[in-house]
Amino acid sequence: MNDIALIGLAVMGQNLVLNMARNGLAVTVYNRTRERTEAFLGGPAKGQSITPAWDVPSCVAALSRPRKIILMVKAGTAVDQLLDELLPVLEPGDIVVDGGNSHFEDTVRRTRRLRETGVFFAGMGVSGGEEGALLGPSLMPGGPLPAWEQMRHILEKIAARSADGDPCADYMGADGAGHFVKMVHNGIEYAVMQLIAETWDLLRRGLNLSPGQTADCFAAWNKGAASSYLLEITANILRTKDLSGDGFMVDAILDTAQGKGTGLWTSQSALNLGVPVPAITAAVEARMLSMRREERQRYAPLLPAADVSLDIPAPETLGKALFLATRLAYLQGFSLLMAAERTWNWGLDPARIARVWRAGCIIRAAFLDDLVRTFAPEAPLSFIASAPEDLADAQLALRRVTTLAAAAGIPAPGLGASLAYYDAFRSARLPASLVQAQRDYFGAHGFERPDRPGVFHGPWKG
Ligand SMILES: NC(=O)C1=CN([C@@H]2O[C@H](COP(=O)(O)OP(=O)(O)OC[C@H]3O[C@@H](n4cnc5c(N)ncnc54)[C@H](OP(=O)(O)O)[C@@H]3O)[C@@H](O)[C@H]2O)C=CC1
Ligand SMILES: O=C(CO)[C@H](O)[C@H](O)COP(=O)(O)O
Repeated sequence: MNDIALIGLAVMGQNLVLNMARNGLAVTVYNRTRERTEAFLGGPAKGQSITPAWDVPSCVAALSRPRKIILMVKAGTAVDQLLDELLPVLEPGDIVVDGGNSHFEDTVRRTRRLRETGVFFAGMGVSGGEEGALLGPSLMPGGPLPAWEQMRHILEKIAARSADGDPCADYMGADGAGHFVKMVHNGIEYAVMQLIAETWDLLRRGLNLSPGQTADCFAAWNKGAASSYLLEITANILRTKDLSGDGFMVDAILDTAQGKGTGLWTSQSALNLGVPVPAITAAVEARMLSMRREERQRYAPLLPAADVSLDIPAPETLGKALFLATRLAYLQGFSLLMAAERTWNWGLDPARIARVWRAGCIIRAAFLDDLVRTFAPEAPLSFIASAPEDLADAQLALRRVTTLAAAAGIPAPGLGASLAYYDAFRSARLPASLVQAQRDYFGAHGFERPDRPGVFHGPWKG
């Protein structure tokens, strides 16, 4: 009898299976399209303790009890279809883990559906891409606690390890917690990728640096507290030559950034919960604008340009601005996680989440160690304000960069949104008083006063 089954042998599934086999687990694999299983067995899986199944019932029959099955399939109806096939052959106590990027509301629905059958359903965030899945991903399981208790020894074995040796796999909380955490992870991922892309644009278009010089900047910034996986891969990407031409790979790629939905869901959830995540939303919208390539091409020569030419700040200033904006993006993500906890009481714990993000995942970054120590749910901004001297310098850098980007006509929506977020928190008084007055003027909505309790109306029309 095998220890575990994995269903869905695309990039993530195959690599997770190889990871499990390397860690001594006997794995049964199944994929809807038979050819994919055959190619896997004849290729990367050759000679490993991996057994194929050619339909769902025989996949389940190959497992010891309680049966443990991980789904790594396309998010959406594929998960429901597989559950329809699995449920007739599963027994109470068996565990189905959905490791795909499912929407957390689907996970809540599926968890409820399976609760009635006695089969445990656990939504689990998986991050790390192809390499992470193979060598050690970051794992964010949620759902019923008994499922985590049964799966823990396996998940900890295959997960990445932080520098201090902790496995980057931990229980995130009940119901949809695992997939909510992964969704916010991806929202932060969107924001940081966009911030990096904008900074690259300023280096390239603003400072006229060569691709190699821009790579050197990202490599130089990828040091100490500011170091991160996304900075590391950016430097590598920018150095990569286009094998089919003379130039660099990045210049041979169409400038339209696609997405599979998790960034958009993060913004939508944040709006629903009333939490501002402007850097994440700016990143989602920047991808949308990038997709309107035809219009951009058409209007580029027609729309008037900036009439001032100010010098773009030196790379050192850009690096400081990028680091502050990056930390503000994480802060927005953690604020959203805390709002979700206040709403659903899943048991989300910011320190535990930051701990599983320290290695294996796409948004791993050195400052997460600091975040684990300093993040206080009741005072989230203290994480940003924990080093006031650095902050004084960094906010000036972000201010200079966004001002000069605007003056030069180079769009920097993520950097700008991050600065506005920061400035909103340092504004003891915002112009919202005028918005309240307007609401009261046209709709008699009332307003409060700082000097006395109660709800008031203006004498607007008198
Ligand atoms: N790629 C990445 O970097 C990451 C992906 N994820 C998530 O992990 C999951 C797997 O991702 P990835 O490996 O990229 O693969 P894909 O998202 O491209 O999904 C392909 C897999 O889903 C299966 N599938 C699709 N529809 C059905 C269906 N109706 N019934 C049964 N199986 C179906 C496919 O089977 P078939 O061969 O028959 O078509 C194939 O095995 C996704 O949810 C993804 O969002 C999570 C983290 C990172
Ligand atoms: O989950 C992931 C990384 O963490 C996947 O790579 C996901 O597909 C990334 O999102 P998108 O495709 O929308 O850019």
